[in-house]
Order: sequence, then structure tokens, then C-alpha cells
Amino acid sequence: MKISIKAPAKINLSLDVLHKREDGFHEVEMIMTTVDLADRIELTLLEENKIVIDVSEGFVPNDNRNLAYQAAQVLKDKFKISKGVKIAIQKNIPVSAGLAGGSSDAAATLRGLNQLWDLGLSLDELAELGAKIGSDVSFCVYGGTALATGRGEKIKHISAPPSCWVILAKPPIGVSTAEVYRNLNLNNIDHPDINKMVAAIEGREYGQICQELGNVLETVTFKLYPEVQRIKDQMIRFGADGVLMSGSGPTVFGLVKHESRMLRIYNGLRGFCHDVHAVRIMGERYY
Ligand SMILES: C[C@@](CO)(OP(=O)(O)O)[C@H](O)COP(=O)(O)OP(=O)(O)OC[C@H]1O[C@@H](n2ccc(N)nc2=O)[C@H](O)[C@@H]1O
Ligand SMILES: Nc1ncnc2c1ncn2[C@@H]1O[C@H](COP(=O)(O)OP(=O)(O)O)[C@@H](O)[C@H]1O
Repeated sequence: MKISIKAPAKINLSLDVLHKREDGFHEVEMIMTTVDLADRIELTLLEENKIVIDVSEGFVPNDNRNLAYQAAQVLKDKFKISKGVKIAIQKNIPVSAGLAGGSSDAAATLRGLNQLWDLGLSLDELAELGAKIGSDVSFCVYGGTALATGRGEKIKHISAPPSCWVILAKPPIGVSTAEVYRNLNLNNIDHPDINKMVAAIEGREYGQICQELGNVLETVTFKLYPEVQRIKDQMIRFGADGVLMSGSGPTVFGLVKHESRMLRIYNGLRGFCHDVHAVRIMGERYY
């Protein structure tokens, strides 16, 4: 038996860090939303007791370092499943980009195996298991739009933002999330106003959403990789309505309402950045 599932990317419309916790993680407040750029996961049941990863992208591990592998392992351990699965991953989401590609692959694997192995778990239960794999996996289990707190695993769903274009531009560098958090100076943070962002989204006020975009990790990544700042500046210059780095970067996203302007920005950026995508905000939950 075989199924195919979409694993969409996320962007952070707002990302604030409150403090560093005793367990080494940071307490965060983030607004996350899914966009229409997705990996494709194909799960095939195996009689043999093994997890096989077949991934289209050379840089992504095909062993137990792969987050989709870890998702299958978590379910196998918890439910003492002695059969196996082949996980074929078609990568479309740039890797180490701040778009949660690996987390979304893990979340899609949890959802898919819940079905294939007939486990009968709720999304809440899958999200709780997902948190064992990574901080962003819980959000990716549900998708949609949410306020994420704790280390990112506590999810409160909010309405989808009004629909618009999202231009994603990633310079040819991979950013380590751990390194970015490590370099964050907690005494010198310009906190975004998360409540105002939630109100703008709930009120469907597109202009206000663009105004309230904010990510405290941006200055850290800009310092480590100045080319990320240059991409942000270019996107602003080309006329995006709002521009921000996603997560720990290096992908920068621009929100744009009108298709003609989206095309102008997309074509302009392609001239000097190789990895550019124009997608739509999805923002609605899968289930
Ligand atoms: C920054 C964000 C924003 O959505 O995303 P990305 O840029 O990775 O997409 C997330 O907080 C990343 O989530 P995720 O990528 O799942 O992180 P994890 O695997 O759990 O943690 C990787 C490392 O980041 C640091 N980390 C992560 C989350 C957190 N709240 N505090 C931390 O300090 C820790 O050093 C940890 O070892
Ligand atoms: N299925 C996967 N897809 C992409 N990267 C993965 C996957 N599994 C593990 N990884 C590893 O996870 C790290 C972060 O990848 P990714 O999720 O793409 O980035 P980010 O956390 O910045 O959004 C990379 O070092 C990559 O090698």
C-alpha cells in the first residue's frame, strides 16, 4: 500500500524571543503560516522491519538523521510496529532555509503513517509526538496559521491571513538554526508586537500585517551573512508591500498583493539570486 502527501513550507510573519530557558532552548512567540511550496512524500509499506529513505536532494541525509526517518521511528517505537516503510521525498523546499522543509517532511510522515498503520491518533496527539523530533514539527502537523509559543511546540490556531503573493528568495548559503540562536543578544532586542500582528490577521488588514512583520533573529543572521540583508534591501527597492527574513534564515520573503508587481519583483530578483519562488499564502489548516 502506498500514499502520497504534500508537505508545505512555512514562513514566520512574526518571531520574538522572550528568554533562554534552562534546557538551552529559547522561549519564543511566533506567528507561522503555510505557503504553497511543498515537498512531496510518498510512503510505501514494507513487510521487512526497516525504514528506507529515498530523497531527491543530494545534501539531505538518507539515514536516521533525516527528520522523516525520525518521525517513522517515533511511531514504530511507541506502537511497537515491526513492519517497515519506504519514505520517498521529492524536495522542492530549499534546505536549511528557514522554511521548515525537514520539519514538514516529518509532520507529513506522521500524518501519513497514522493513516497507513491505522493508528487512529488525533492531530493533537501527532503534534505532541512531533515535538520530540523538532520545535517546528508540531506546527507542521496542523499547518494553517498559528501563534506558536513555548519552544515553538505550543500551538494556538488563528485565522488565515488575507490571500496574497509570497516571493521567497534564498541566497546560496545554509544557516544553522542553533548558531543563530547562540548569537542572539537577549539584552539588545527590538521586540515585534505579536498582539498587533494577531489583530491585523484576524481583522484581515493586509496593510497592517505588512507593517507589523518582525523577526528578532534577522539582525543576527544579517551580521553572520550580509548578503541576506542585501536581498531584503533589493526586495524593498523592487516594491514588495512587506519584507522579512523567515525563521533563522537565510530565506527572505516579500508579501505582494498585485500579480503585475509580483512578476516585476520576481523577475528583478532572478537577475541576482538563483533560488527565487513566487507562491501563495495558504494559511488554512489541512484538516
Ligand atoms: C527558527 C525557527 C522558527 O520557526 O525555524 P527555522 O529557521 O529552523 O525554520 C524555529 O524556532 C526552529 O525550529 P527547529 O528548526 O525545529 O529547531 P530544533 O530542531 O528544535 O532546534 C535546533 C536548535 O535551535 C535552537 N533552538 C530551537 C528552538 C528554540 N525555541 N530555541 C532554540 O534555542 C537550539 O539550539 C536547538 O538545538
Ligand atoms: N527531510 C529533510 N529535508 C531537509 N532537511 C533535512 C531533512 N531531514 C533532516 N534534514 C536536515 O535538517 C537541517 C535543517 O533543514 P531544514 O528543515 O530544511 O531547514 P530549516 O530548519 O532552516 O527550515 C539540514 O541540516 C538537513 O540536513
